[in-house]
Amino acid sequence: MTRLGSPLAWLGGLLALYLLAPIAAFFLRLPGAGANFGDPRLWSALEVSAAAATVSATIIAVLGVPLAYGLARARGRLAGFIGVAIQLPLALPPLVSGILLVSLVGPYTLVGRWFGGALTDSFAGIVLAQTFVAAPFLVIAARSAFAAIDPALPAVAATLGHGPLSRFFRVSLPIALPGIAAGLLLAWLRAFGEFGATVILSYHPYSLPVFTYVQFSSTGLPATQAPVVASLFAAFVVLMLANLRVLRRRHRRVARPPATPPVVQAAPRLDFDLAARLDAFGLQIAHAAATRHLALLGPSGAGKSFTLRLLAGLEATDAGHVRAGDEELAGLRPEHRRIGYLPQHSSLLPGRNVWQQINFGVGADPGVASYWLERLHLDGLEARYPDELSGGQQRRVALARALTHAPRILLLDEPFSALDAPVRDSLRRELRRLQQEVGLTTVLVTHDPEEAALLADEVLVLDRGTVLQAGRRADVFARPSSPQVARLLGIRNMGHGRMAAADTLETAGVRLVVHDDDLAPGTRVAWCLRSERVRLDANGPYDAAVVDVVDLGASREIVVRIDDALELTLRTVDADGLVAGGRCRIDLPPEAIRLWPENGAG
Ligand SMILES: Nc1ncnc2c1ncn2[C@@H]1O[C@H](COP(=O)(O)OP(=O)(O)OP(=O)(O)O)[C@@H](O)[C@H]1O
Repeated sequence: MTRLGSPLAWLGGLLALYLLAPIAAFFLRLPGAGANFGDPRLWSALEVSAAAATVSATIIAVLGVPLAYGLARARGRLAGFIGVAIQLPLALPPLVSGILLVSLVGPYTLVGRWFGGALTDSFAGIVLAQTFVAAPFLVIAARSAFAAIDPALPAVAATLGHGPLSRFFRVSLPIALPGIAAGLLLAWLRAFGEFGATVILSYHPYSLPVFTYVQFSSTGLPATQAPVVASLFAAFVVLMLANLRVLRRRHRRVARPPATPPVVQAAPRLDFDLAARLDAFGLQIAHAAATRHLALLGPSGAGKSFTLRLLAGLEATDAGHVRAGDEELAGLRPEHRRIGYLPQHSSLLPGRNVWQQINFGVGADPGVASYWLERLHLDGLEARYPDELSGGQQRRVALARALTHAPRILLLDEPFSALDAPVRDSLRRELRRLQQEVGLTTVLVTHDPEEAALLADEVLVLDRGTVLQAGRRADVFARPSSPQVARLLGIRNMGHGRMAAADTLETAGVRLVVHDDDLAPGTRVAWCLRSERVRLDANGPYDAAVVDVVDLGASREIVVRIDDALELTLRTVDADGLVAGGRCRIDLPPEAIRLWPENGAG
């Protein structure tokens, strides 16, 4: 709220005053002006204006909402041109609009003659003029409302079995409705007050603005008092009606049926080969999964989310296949793939309570919905709306909704990001249990190697739209194929050095015993060592200074330095008595040190 003393309040107040002052001045002079409300032409003009504005607004809504929806989703030059062109009537003087219309529907034009001249000097003419001038108000407001809809919402609806029309009526339209209603109100008011185009196209029958002008030009200002009062009154009533809040949110008790456990189905293995483009970004990924739980790891912008959308059929591929077991999915629309999708952010539909969300999928079985509601600890929250749920509860609802649709494959795009650690942990474990109990293939996008370790048997490491390494999780984590993959897997201990002997690595001036990889002495190498593999061992071969001890709750992260030169991080549950500044002995299993020869020997 702007404070009264602030300059902003004064600036805003000045404009409000300017807008209201003429109305106040008019009403102050009204009592002595002798307004004549008895003229039957006045009431007929009011009726014509209100009826024509209502017909125009109806036409504008029926045609303008689909146009706005199309423009909000369309890309390309033609859509851009149409989007600009339909705003022209706003920029033109209404008289010019009238002249343009006459050249299309005037009595001597082809269209005009076809209608026997009935499109001018008629009620139809008033409607045509009003529609032309007022339509942009609705189209612009509705287009902004449609464009503001999170694209993940219709995408999720598609994976829940809703086709394009159903997505429009059940997802996009309800969300855009407040914007559309505001645009429609503006369009009605603009149509009701329309004069310039109307006076050219339809002088008769009198609409209220034309009648006001006729009174003014024939008799002078006093004769306009009654039509002005009628205009103000009608506009005021419509504005008041539009501001009534009729749709109150209701928390009705939800009567749900007893829970029916879902039928456990066979989880298919995924086999895909995807080639696709997203503007400048190209993706080429193929993988035949050996297990049913995949994780996609990779840096930001690697193409992980894009891959999920391609698997779900939400983006078009240039070529390739997506097989779930023996079934080819590539030609199927997302609503027919039976692939559940949980996008990165909350994807709950505004205006629907938890029970409606869970039952949103096409053909949802309320008994199964009840099962998932209970199973995911959402009992008691059935009547709540999305903004009345915590982040963790929202994810559970989205998961319950996807599972109620009985998908064979579930795609999860960083499902637990932005949740605090305990909630994230409990959801991860819940999902792990589900993976084991329900026949479900999962593909998880994550930045978190720990999450991948918990929820995937197989890992694909991606970068720039290609696979850097793929394989069983344990193999990929134990033997990253390159330093880049090691970094993406979150391996902390990395460095460069050279082979002092076939089984000795010299790095940062320290000699480490390594597995003999047949690398010639003198070969330059990059190396890595997972912190879990560095062990505290009283009899270990390396003496180290303790640099830092970080208590992570369940475990500790300890930073040590060998020979005052080589810093390593280790993770352990067993570090009692270790403090920064102390000393310890450590063991570095030679086979855990991964080596990659680098170009050039020295
Ligand atoms: N609508 C779009 N139009 C054009 N390019 C896009 C669009 N959406 C994403 N991209 C580009 O496609 C590439 C892959 O994006 P994607 O969202 O799949 O990355 P990601 O690996 O999931 O990243 P993050 O981990 O940050 O979510 C990125 O380079 C991104 O800039």
